[in-house]
Amino acid sequence: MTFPSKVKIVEVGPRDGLQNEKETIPAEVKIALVDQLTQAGFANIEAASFVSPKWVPQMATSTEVMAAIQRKPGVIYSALVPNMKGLEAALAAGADEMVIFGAASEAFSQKNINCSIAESIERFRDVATLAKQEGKRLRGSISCVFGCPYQGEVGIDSVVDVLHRLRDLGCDEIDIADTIGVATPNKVHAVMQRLVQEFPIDRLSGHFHDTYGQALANIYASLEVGISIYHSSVAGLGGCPYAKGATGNVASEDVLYLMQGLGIETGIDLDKVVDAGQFISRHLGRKSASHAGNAIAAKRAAS
Ligand SMILES: CC(C)(COP(=O)([O-])OP(=O)([O-])OC[C@H]1O[C@@H](n2cnc3c(N)ncnc32)[C@H](O)[C@@H]1OP(=O)([O-])[O-])[C@@H](O)C(=O)NCCC(=O)NCCSC(=O)C[C@@](C)(O)CC(=O)[O-]
Repeated sequence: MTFPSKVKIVEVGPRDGLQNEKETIPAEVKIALVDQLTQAGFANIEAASFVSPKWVPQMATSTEVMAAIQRKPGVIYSALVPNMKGLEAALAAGADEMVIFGAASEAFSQKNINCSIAESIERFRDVATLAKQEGKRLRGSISCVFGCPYQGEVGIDSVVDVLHRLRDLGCDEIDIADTIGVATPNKVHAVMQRLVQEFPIDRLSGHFHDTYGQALANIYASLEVGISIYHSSVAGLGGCPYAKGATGNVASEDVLYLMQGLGIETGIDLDKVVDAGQFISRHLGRKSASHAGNAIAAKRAAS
């Protein structure tokens, strides 16, 4: 078995991580978090979401955040865009990568973006065309690949169908998301093996939530298939407002510790990510959900 020698870790904490927080987080805190993550060496940070503030109030500061972050040349700052209104705001804010987000589950699509899968693809068509005309990267995200909080099982045929549709819209990268963290490694291995037949392996990513504590094992299973892009969230922040009970994304610190142990290059400074995790956890007034982050912080405190 040969693992990739290098992986790209996409930091999604400032968006996926914070979108579900009940208390409004001041824009300055989000900006400071993005800046610390930039300094830590992430090449791709999901920093904003131009969705309806009535649906996700926490993301209402996205324009402010994008305007004030200290951008490092070469780093991709991504934003979620559900429709043309979102795309126009993201273009005005200078996002580098536009993320259209659909689902493999009809029920989730309705709850999350208020339309069917087919309607969402039609809505994304103009978004994709304009994003490309503007020279932006386009990423597609597929929620509920391994299970849905509303309809339960999701068939692989639905996943492949949405993957084909996103591919045909011109997505540069496609995310395979375990929205509610129910997947286990054998299933992940089988699904990823099927999906790499349908889309270039180096442009498919694994987006795992850690609700059932399986995310690292699922990343390991994806590495076995050869997947080399993973999403994670500093301090394990997160959850989806339309997936009740789902906890955060796999913690960035834990993923980095795993990659370090496997000898896989990430280009990211784990110590700086631990600092960023402690910073945001202090602000939120709770302990970080990262095992590695807490262990490293405790070791530092003891020495
Ligand atoms: C898609 C809509 C807008 C449809 O929502 P809708 O209510 O059907 O849309 P609408 O077009 O009828 O508009 C309703 C109101 O929203 C406004 N509006 C409309 N669009 C925008 C926009 N872009 N930005 C700002 N405002 C907007 C629009 O102007 C109008 O305002 P009003 O006239 O009532 O004052 C809504 O359902 C929505 O915003 N959903 C977003 C839900 C969301 O963000 N979920 C979390 C992200 S997905 C996720 O976390 C999963 C992922 C990606 O991480 C992967 C995984 O783990 O699964």
